[in-house]
Amino acid sequence: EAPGTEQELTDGFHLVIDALKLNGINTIYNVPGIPITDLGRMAQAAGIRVISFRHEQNAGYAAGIAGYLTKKPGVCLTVSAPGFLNGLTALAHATTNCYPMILVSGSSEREIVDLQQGDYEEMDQLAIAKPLCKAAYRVLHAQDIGIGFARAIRAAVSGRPGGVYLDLPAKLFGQVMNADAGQKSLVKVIDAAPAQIPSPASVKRALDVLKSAKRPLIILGKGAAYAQADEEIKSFVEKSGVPFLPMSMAKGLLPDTHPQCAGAARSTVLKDSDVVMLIGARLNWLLSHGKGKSWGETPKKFIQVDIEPREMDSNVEIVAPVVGDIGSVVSAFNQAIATGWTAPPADWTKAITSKRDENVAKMAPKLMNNKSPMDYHGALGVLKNVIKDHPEAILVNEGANTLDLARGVIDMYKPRKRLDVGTWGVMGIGMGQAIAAALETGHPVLAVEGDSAFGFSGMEVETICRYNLPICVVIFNNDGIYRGTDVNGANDDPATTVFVKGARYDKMMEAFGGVGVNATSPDELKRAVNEAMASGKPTLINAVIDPAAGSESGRIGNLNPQSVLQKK
Ligand SMILES: Nc1ncnc2c1ncn2[C@@H]1O[C@H](COP(=O)(O)OP(=O)(O)O)[C@@H](O)[C@H]1O
Ligand SMILES: Cc1ncc(Cc2csc(CCOP(=O)(O)OP(=O)(O)O)c2C)c(N)n1
Ligand SMILES: [Mg+2]
Repeated sequence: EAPGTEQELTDGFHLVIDALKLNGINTIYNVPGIPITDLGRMAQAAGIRVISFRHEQNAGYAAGIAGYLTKKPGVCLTVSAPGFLNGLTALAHATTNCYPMILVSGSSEREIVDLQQGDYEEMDQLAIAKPLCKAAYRVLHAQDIGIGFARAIRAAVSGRPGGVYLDLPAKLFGQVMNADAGQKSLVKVIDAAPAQIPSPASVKRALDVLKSAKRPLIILGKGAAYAQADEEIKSFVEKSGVPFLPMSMAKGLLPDTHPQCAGAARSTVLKDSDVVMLIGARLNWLLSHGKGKSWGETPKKFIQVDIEPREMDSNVEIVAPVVGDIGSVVSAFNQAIATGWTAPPADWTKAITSKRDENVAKMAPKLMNNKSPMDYHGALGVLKNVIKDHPEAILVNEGANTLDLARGVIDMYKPRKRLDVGTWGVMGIGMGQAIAAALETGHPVLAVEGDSAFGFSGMEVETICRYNLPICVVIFNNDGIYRGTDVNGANDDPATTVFVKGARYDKMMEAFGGVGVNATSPDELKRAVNEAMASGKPTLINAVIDPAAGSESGRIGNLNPQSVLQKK
C-alpha cells in the first residue's frame, strides 16, 4: 500500500451478502438471533428480502418450497443449536422431497466445541446435519466464503436437488480482509444444474418398450413438475396418446380435466396397465412400492426416467432405465416419436375414460351437499370451483382427511400450483409453504388445512399479516385429528385426538389485523373465499366441519400397527 492510504476492507458479513447476491439469491427466510441478527439487518439494507418467521421450521419449509418453485436454492438462516435444530426438520424434508435448499446456521467456535467447554448454544452442528442432508460444509476463514457458498449452491441444485447445510461460526462474520481480495474470492457458479443428456440407447429402449404396450400408463411425479419442461412434457403425453396419472404435486402439468388424465381412474390404471413409464416419480410407499394388490396380477414392465441413477431398481426391476434430466429426456422422446408413432389401443383408452367419467359422476352429487355443519365434500365442492375460477392461485394442502379428499376433488390446471405434504406426509408445512409461494410467485394462495395440521405452524398468521400477503387459510375444523368424536373412557382427560369443541381459529387472524370469518355452510364458505381472492387480504376462514365426518388417518389408516391383544 502507498504510505498513508487506508486499504479498503471487507468482512465476513459483507462477503456472505455479496456471495448470495452474486448468485442471484434475493430472499432469505430466517429467525433472527445471536450470531446472525446483524447479518439479517445488513442483508436487508443491501436489498435482499429478509423474511422473519416465528419458528425456524416454518422458515425452513418456506426455503425448501421456494427452491422447488424457482430451481434456485431457498436459503434458511438460523441461530446456533436450538435454531439450527428447528431448521433441521425442514432440511431433511427438503432432501427427501428433492427441493434445493441451503440451511445457513451460525455456530460456536471449533476450539470450544471440540473441547466441549460449554459455549453459548454449543453444538457440533456440522456432524449432526451431515446424515440428514445431501451435503454439509463449514467455513472458517473469510476468504473461503465465496467457495463455501458456491459449493453449497451447486450441491443443492445439481443432479437430484436436495438440502445442504452451511455452518458459519460466529467469529467468521467479524473477520476482515482486503476488499479487493475479498471480491476476487467470490465465485459466481457456472451451470449449477447442468443438463444430464440421456444415452440414445436408453431413449430407444424406453420407447420400444412403450410402443410394445397394449395398456400403457405414464405416471408424472413432482420431479417432472420441478423440471419446468412443461411444454415438452405436455406434447410428449399428447403425441404419445398414453393415459397419464399425476402424483399429487405433479397435478396441473396437464390439466386434471385433460382427456388423457386417469387421476379419477387411478385404481384401474395401476391394476390393468402392462407398461408403466415413471417420469420424475419414485416407486415408494405412495405407489405401494410397485407391487401388491393395487398393482393387480398383470405382469408389468416399468420404464423409469430419473436424474438419479441409483433410483433405478429401488423397489422393482426397471426394464428401461433412462438416466437424465427430464427436460433433456422428454425432448429426446419427442424427437424420436415425431416420425411414426401408434397411439395405444382404443379399448384401453376408452376403458379408462368411461371409468373416470363414472367416478366423476358418482362424486358430483356429494360436492353439491349444502348441509350445515358441512362435511368434507360439501366444503371441497366450493373450493374446487374457486381453483377452477382462479387457476393461477396456488393451493397449499395438509391434514389427513383434509389432504386425502382435497387431492382427489380439487382439479389443478397449471404446473406447480399444488404444494402439499410431499413424500413424508409431514404436518406443519402449511404456513411456511404458503408464505414462500406468495412471495416467490406473487400469486394468491389458498391454504386448505386440517385443524390439527394448521396447529403446527399457526403462529405464522402473524407473519402473514406483517407482510400483508394474499393468503386465504381455510381450516377444516372438525374438532380434532381425523375427527372430533373420540372419547376417553379411562379418566377425565379429553381423548388424545380431540381439540376444544367449536374452536374459533378465525379470531387468531383478527388478532393481527387480518380478516377472520366463521363459515358454517358451503354458501358462507364460498362468499368468504371469493371475497379473500378479490381483496388479496390475509384471511382465515374457520370452516365448521361435522366432527363425525372423518376417518382415522384419512386414506392411509392401513399403515397403523394394530394390537392383537384384547383391549384391557
Ligand atoms: N430435473 C429432474 N430430472 C429428472 N429427475 C428429477 C429431476 N428433479 C427431480 N427428479 C427426480 O424426481 C423424483 C421425484 O420423485 P418423488 O419425490 O417421489 O415424486 P412424487 O412424490 O411426485 O412421486 C426423484 O427421484 C428425483 O431424483
Ligand atoms: C410432524 C407430524 N406429526 C404428526 C403426524 C401424524 C399426522 C398425520 S395427519 C395428522 C393431522 C390430521 O388431522 P387434521 O385435523 O389436520 O386433518 P383431518 O383428518 O381433516 O382432521 C397428524 C397429526 C405427521 N404426519 N407429521
Ligand atoms: Mg381435523
